Amino acid sequence: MKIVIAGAGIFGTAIANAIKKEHNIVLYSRSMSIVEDINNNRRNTKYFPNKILSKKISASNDLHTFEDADILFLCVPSYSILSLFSTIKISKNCLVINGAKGYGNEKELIPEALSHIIPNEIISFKGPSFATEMMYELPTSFTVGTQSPENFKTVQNLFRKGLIFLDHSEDILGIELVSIIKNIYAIVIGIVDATYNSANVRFLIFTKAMKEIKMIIEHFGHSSDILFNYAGVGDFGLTSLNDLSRNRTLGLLIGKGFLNAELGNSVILEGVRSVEKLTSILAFAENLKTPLLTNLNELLQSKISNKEFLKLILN
Ligand SMILES: NC(=O)C1=CN([C@@H]2O[C@H](COP(=O)(O)OP(=O)(O)OC[C@H]3O[C@@H](n4cnc5c(N)ncnc54)[C@H](OP(=O)(O)O)[C@@H]3O)[C@@H](O)[C@H]2O)C=CC1
Ligand SMILES: O=C(CO)COP(=O)(O)O
Repeated sequence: MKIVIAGAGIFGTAIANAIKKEHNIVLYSRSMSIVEDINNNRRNTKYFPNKILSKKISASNDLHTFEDADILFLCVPSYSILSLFSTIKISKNCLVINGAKGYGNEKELIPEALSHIIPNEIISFKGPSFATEMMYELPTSFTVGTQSPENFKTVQNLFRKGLIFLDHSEDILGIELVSIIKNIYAIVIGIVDATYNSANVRFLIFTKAMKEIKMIIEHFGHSSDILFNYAGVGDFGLTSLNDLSRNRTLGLLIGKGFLNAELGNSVILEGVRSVEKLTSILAFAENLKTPLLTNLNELLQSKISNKEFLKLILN
């Protein structure tokens, strides 16, 4: 079985490390220096300077490597997935497993956006899963979103020799959506924590955030039961309450007054882009009040100050 992982960043490398025991894995990277580092030195120095990688993990920057993949993990930022698929071909039997947490295009989730290009079911794979902790082989959980019990079994088999625990949902789009929304509200909690550093205020806003998340999920026709999958409360809690999260850290920086900090084109932009997109998708949704989301969007566009933002979300 050929397993290809698109993206040799922290998540792609951690996934490769988690399934290496039984399988050979090809990590696709657009950067030749990373490919050479992995193949020649058994290291991915840019992302894990202190880790030696297994011989079972090789790297490639050849776009043809996708063509005979049986399993393809998507571990590149969400906004790069469509352009990646415009340059590669995959088999119609290839199992595509999406780990990216963001929209596929302006309005559509990644499985929706990819459905215009490929017929394959896109399996959603989202967890409360800091890649750095996975790399140090700490027990980690994921939700597998698939409508096919067979595909769920295949994913279970991939991870059966490690410390990865899986639950299952048939609601692929719901799991995709919740993985986007949790990043947005993690930014909000970061801002609140940077300002107040108070357990009372944190969980006042955390509770409001949970209510908004539930309303948004239901607005799009999903059952809020998915919040009790690992990808739900688990990933929202992990991302919003732990400083390892880039989205929470962005919120902390904003709260400390660094809103104009240079973000470059990094994966951190994923959460910010999601705020803009979800706000515009919901712009005409009547009877749906999402003050945390809409005021965060105003704040990110510098239309209101931190002080005004906090006043508005506390009310
Ligand atoms: N970090 C985590 O704990 C988790 C992350 N995720 C999700 O996984 C995705 C990747 O995140 P993560 O690994 O953390 O991010 P990183 O920034 O560590 O890695 C991103 C990887 O994607 C590559 N990449 C970036 N832009 C492009 C592009 N335009 N075309 C092709 N390749 C590109 C990078 O290549 P290069 O090195 O050349 O820049 C790098 O290999 C995100 O959607 C994230 O939300 C999911 C679960 C956990
Ligand atoms: O999604 C993540 C872990 O589940 C990582 O979150 P950040 O992108 O905020 O670091």
